[in-house]
Amino acid sequence: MDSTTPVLSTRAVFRRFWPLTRTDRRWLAAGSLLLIGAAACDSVAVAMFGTIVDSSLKAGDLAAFWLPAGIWAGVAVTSGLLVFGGEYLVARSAERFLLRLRTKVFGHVQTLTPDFFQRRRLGDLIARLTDDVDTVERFVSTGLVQLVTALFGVAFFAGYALLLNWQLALAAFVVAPIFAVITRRFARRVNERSREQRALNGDITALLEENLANVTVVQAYNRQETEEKRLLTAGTRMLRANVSIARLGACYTPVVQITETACVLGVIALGTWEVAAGRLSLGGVLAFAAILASIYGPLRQLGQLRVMISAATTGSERIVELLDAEPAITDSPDAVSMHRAVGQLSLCSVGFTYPDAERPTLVQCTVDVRPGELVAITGASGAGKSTIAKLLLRFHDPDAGTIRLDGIDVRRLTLESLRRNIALVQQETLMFHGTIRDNIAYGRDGAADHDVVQAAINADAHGFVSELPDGYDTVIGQHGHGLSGGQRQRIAIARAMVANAPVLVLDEPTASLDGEAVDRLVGPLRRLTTGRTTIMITHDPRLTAIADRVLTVAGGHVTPGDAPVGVTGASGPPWR
Ligand SMILES: Nc1ncnc2c1ncn2[C@@H]1O[C@H](COP(=O)(O)OP(=O)(O)OP(=O)(O)O)[C@@H](O)[C@H]1O
Repeated sequence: MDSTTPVLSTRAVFRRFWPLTRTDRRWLAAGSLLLIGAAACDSVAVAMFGTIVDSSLKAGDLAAFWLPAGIWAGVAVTSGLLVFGGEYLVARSAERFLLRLRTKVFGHVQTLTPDFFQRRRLGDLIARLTDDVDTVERFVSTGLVQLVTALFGVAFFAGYALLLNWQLALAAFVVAPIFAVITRRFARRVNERSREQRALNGDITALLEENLANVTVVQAYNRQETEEKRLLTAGTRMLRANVSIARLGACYTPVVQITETACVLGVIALGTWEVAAGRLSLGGVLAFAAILASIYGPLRQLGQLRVMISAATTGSERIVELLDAEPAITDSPDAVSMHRAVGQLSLCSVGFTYPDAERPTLVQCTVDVRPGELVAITGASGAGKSTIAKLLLRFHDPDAGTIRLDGIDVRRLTLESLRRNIALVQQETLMFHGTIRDNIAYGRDGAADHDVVQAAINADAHGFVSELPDGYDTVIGQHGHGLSGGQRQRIAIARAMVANAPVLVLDEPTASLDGEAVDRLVGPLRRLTTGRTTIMITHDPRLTAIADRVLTVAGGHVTPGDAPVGVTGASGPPWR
């Protein structure tokens, strides 16, 4: 994914994300106005300083001090209030933008099929949703406001400098193009390093995610040191990229300061000449010096902003790439929502080849399942059984033939209504961090407590759940910590019962369980499948025994009968 990361211009990134600021634009504008007001107050303060020098200090006249001093104090307080209001509004808008952006990216990611995630490292996707989203926020809202206020700051002070003495002002402005050239050079180099840094950040998050998810394998095979070395290698590359960026930053500041000092000295020399020629007062030259200090600040800020934006663009590119990933399956424009299916399921001459595969997985598969019928599907490993399940749920669409639910092509149904009508129980029981109650209730939005308990009773889970100290409120981790494989599977069955879908797809629900655990699952599975159309992928004779019909997948075809199941493993089925 990284090798193909597009290089986007600042303008393109900005155009892409600016629409997301829509509801906050007036607050951003209000915040910017307040900050611009604060910059205006600061230039009035500098003017008052010049007035005090000329009319009070130089003349030794205390009476002339009070008015400009009062104005100065007044504008200082006003400026403070404006800065408070402005920064608050900008920060609030920026955070709201960040929330909206993250929700948008996450919402989009959720539309992508499971295949998308299987081909990518989860950690890298997480880094894009967290750190890279932050860089876009820095770029679009904060960056923009800083740009506006720095520009106005420069404009106010420049205007006042021109009023005071235009020759001196023009001399002072020579620094601006020099700053621009220096900044451009630095920004380009920071951009290159930042691109590498963002990619490495994704790598490190992915490495950590993989390691923590596979901690059992790591420890069982004594690979802790290898893992540490992998992290150290990636960390060292990250360190080099970070140090390189820090070195550029550390170099930028003194280069700018030296340029600034040279300009200030030049301007003071010119100012002294102007005072000597009687064209400028002492107060004027002192005010000018104060202006220079104030004008170079925003000018330097503009330069730093250019460098910061350059770095942020690289994070934005990674978000744009994610947003540009097209969902493989979407609702067709004329999709209809199915209320509750009766459960008539049919595959008619279905053919399917995985996008990167050389050979088809399914060829001309035809299956008819009556409402309420339990059909077991067996076949060798790699024969294509799970592929049938994926096609039923529309994680992929067939290349040939049609799949119908109650006689309607599933491609004509909304994805939401199709998946609401089909409940899935997989081999690996996926849990969320939360209570057992939450995990069972996940099957249906708004499931009530009594639904959860009833489902648990039917799934033969109520007994062991009630014996836990916290019962249904027991918190289980993402991997169902504290529960046995069989118990986790019974929770998954309870979840499918809560879903109360008319169609069930069970993909090897007992594959990872021992004989006794499978025996305990037969009863709950019977109760779950009663009255529901069920496709049960299994190798287990104890499960095929409860099926109304057994089909076998072989050579890409589905044929009736319980053929002997061999694990073809590396060799694959004979037609491959
Ligand atoms: N996302 C994918 N991209 C490419 N090929 C895939 C993909 N998923 C599965 N396959 C291939 O398609 C074939 C069928 O896979 P499938 O998972 O349907 O087999 P299965 O019969 O369920 O096997 P098992 O019993 O081992 O789970 C296999 O050869 C597999 O390598």
